[in-house]
Amino acid sequence: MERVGIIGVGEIGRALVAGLRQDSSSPIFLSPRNAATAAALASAYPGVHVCGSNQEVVDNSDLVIIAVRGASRHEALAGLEVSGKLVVNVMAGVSNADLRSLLATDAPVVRAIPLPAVRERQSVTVVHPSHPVVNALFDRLGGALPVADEAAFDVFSALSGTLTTHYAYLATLASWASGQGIAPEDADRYIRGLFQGVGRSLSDESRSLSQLAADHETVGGSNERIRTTWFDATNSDALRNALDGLLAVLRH
Ligand SMILES: NC(=O)C1=CN([C@@H]2O[C@H](COP(=O)(O)OP(=O)(O)OC[C@H]3O[C@@H](n4cnc5c(N)ncnc54)[C@H](OP(=O)(O)O)[C@@H]3O)[C@@H](O)[C@H]2O)C=CC1
Repeated sequence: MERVGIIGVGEIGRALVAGLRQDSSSPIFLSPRNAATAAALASAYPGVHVCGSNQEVVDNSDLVIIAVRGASRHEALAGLEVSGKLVVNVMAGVSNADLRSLLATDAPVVRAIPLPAVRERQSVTVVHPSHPVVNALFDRLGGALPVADEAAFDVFSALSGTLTTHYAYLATLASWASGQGIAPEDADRYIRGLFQGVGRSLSDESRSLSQLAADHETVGGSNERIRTTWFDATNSDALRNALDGLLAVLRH
């Protein structure tokens, strides 16, 4: 097992620690910023250490995950010496070439999109380029999905940007029900149960997404009515346009 360093202990850094700790005791080294969070991780998980600097994270690790926000990358990374290390770049919108140039290195750099569900080791992580060590790391967290180039990577990155819209959609359903006089806690409970069932049905990979939709729908029934009156061609095109716009930003 390789020694893993993580620079940036925010949402994704914390999720990675939690997921990786479940099946390995090899050491994990954390950056010192957000001292309280880093210290809490070190006390919650054996073998997790808080370093004195970002360079110390690199020096102690074989594989270094860069999990700061893209806007913080210059402050967090400028001047770091990473030769001989394997670098994993999880920053949205930051290409491997950009990161290699910032680090002034020709060390191997692999982009990845770990999602918060790596915490439960149930998330497929898109990576580019394919690298056996990085693939093995994300296989432990639910599966690695290597893609051929950064153009394809950006398409997956755009898809990952739809996640909070899904929660907002569910919140809108709950809010509508409350507006109809339903107790908010009842609406909340019902919607969570309804869509947890949807989540479970997604694990049935023998049926396509279109087939799952068809199988849950009665001809002339309520689901067909909402799908065709709300998620009609106009709404579907608006979503495609929003994704096109996001993709253009990600590729800029
Ligand atoms: N959240 C998600 O679902 C996903 C996020 N990503 C990407 O992962 C990266 C991290 O995202 P997320 O965890 O949500 O972001 P967070 O803001 O939660 O975490 C980023 C962390 O980096 C810290 N940080 C900032 N500057 C430095 C520095 N100089 N040295 C060390 N640490 C520093 C921040 O500290 P402070 O708060 O003090 O600034 C913060 O703790 C982003 O680039 C994002 O694009 C990718 C896929 C999914």
